[in-house]
Amino acid sequence: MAKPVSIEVWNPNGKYRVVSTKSMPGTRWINLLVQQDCRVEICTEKKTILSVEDIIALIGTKCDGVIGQLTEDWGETLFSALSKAGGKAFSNMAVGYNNVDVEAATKYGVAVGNTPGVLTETTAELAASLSLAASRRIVEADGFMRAGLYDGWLPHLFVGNLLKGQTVGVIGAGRIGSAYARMMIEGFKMNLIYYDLYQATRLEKFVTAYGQFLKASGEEPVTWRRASSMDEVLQQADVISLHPILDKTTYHLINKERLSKMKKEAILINCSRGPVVDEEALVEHLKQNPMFRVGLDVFEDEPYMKPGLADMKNAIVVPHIASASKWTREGMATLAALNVLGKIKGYPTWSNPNQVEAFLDENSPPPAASPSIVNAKALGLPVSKL
Ligand SMILES: NC(=O)c1ccc[n+]([C@@H]2O[C@H](COP(=O)([O-])OP(=O)(O)OC[C@H]3O[C@@H](n4cnc5c(N)ncnc54)[C@H](O)[C@@H]3O)[C@@H](O)[C@H]2O)c1
Ligand SMILES: O=C(O)[C@H](O)CO
Repeated sequence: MAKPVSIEVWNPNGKYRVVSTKSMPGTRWINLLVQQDCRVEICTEKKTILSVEDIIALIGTKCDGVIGQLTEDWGETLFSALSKAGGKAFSNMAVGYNNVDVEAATKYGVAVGNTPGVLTETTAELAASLSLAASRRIVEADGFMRAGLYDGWLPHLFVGNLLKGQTVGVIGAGRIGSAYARMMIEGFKMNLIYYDLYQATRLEKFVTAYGQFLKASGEEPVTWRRASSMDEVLQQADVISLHPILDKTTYHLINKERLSKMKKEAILINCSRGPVVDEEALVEHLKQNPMFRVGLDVFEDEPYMKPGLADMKNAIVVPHIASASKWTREGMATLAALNVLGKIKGYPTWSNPNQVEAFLDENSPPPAASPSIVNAKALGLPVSKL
């Protein structure tokens, strides 16, 4: 028998029971559910990561839908429990859903939602921040000041790299990778080399147009190139940012061999998922190459870091905060709640999950649709005509 889990309840007499495994920012997501006759239960347990047993206890015997987190293991056991409780909807409060067994969800007829679009710019901004912090050694320099070591300006003090005119490499030029590339190109006049399974046409057009603009103003134009292999990016780029999804093809995409192909003074940024990088190999590479720098938002065994990483001065580490702006986190909560609500109410799914602005406008009611259901096709869900 699972132990009881502490909860906060909104609209106790609501017809549909929706559980959120965590408190989420803002109140719009709660209001939208309550207005549509949902009883909302929010888990208030102190521990950060809930176990499968905790979530089974939360689901109980009657549950219409769950909003969950990327730290939870949504596999066969949980989807079976949700289905037994009458549930038909689950949404991750995240765009990435590598913690979810979508096949198992589909088997039990459970729709799986995610939250694309609302976090693109925020996440790209953190990748850009880490790129700047690493190239200009901001964290090291901050530590130096606080330690009282600064005793006057010196020509060699914390000399870093100028980004202008260097090459930025993007691996996974989807929504976030493309937004990051635009920031680095427009902001710092860097040239682009990217690798993706698909052509990033819009990004290419942007760089071409910006290059023409610079040329017309008498400046050196920026350039772009789509690499035919990932190794080309690793060999040519000065700053490399990783933005693919995590799946079998991207696990340890950056390993010992690939690290050795990168420039000795390159900067590597990871705001995708920790296991995209072999973190043990990375620690070794950082030790051997003191001028190589990394900016990491994600880790292979979160919340832990591999031994030695925390001691490396050439590593900047932050705790998975890439999407942590107020607007984005409130938007993610709204999209996740609307994914679950849409399925409960029998609404169709939104036709373009990359364009979710209509759901985020606080001044008008959201469309009667689920913003983004990743297994919509497999479940045969209708598509919104709005
Ligand atoms: N650190 C954070 O807080 C944070 C925030 C948001 C997203 N993310 C991560 O970023 C990922 C990307 O998000 P997105 O919205 O840009 O997704 P997206 O689907 O728009 O982009 C992912 C891109 O990766 C490419 N890709 C897939 N497999 C590849 C491979 N083997 N090699 C090269 N490219 C490959 C895809 O073709 C696609 O263009 C998410 O899945 C999530 O894991 C992390
Ligand atoms: O996938 C995601 O959305 C992030 O990791 C959290 O924002």
